[in-house]
Amino acid sequence: MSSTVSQLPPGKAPQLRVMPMPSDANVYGDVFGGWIMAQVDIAGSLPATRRANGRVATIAVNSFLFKNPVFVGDLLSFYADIVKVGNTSITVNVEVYAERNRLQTEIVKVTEATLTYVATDENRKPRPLPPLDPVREAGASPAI
Ligand SMILES: CC(=O)SCCNC(=O)CCNC(=O)[C@H](O)C(C)(C)COP(=O)(O)OP(=O)(O)OC[C@H]1O[C@@H](n2cnc3c(N)ncnc32)[C@H](O)[C@@H]1OP(=O)(O)O
Repeated sequence: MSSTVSQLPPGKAPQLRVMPMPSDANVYGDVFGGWIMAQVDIAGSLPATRRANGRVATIAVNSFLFKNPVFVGDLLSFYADIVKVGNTSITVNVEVYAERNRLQTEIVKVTEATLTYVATDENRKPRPLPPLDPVREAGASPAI
């Protein structure tokens, strides 16, 4: 199945947009997977931190698929959605799209991952999640 799409996910705001630089490339000149993983972890932590209303730590990378390569100069958009909430944990799905050759509007889904974060207290121990606060959740995801 082709990973090329006609537009970025409609009606959703990316958590993060970033353009990899030559210093983010591997020895072959494409973007280093570890750099992408770091950005995915940051993007996923944003809705998790909001839901936890405070500090979180990444406990697990449940899945990670590098479906297409990322090139220096791609404009990457990271979409992150909470898919599961437990007592202390929040699981987030992150999808990454690359806008290549931006004048030609070629958009490719490059990466998909699922990560689990745990809300932690000041002693770095798990902390029960607070009740869902619709105002906080809505305020951080502006309508587009
Ligand atoms: C800010 C950063 O991201 S730093 C990046 C690196 N991450 C870290 O350094 C974190 C290191 N890990 C830790 O400090 C600890 O493991 C903690 C504080 C995150 C969790 O403490 P633990 O005692 O291991 O957690 P505990 O066993 O109580 O489980 C906590 C939650 O994680 C879930 N969990 C545990 N293992 C897994 C796993 N392999 N996959 C998914 N979820 C898991 C549990 O089900 C539980 O969720 P729930 O409360 O919603 O039911």
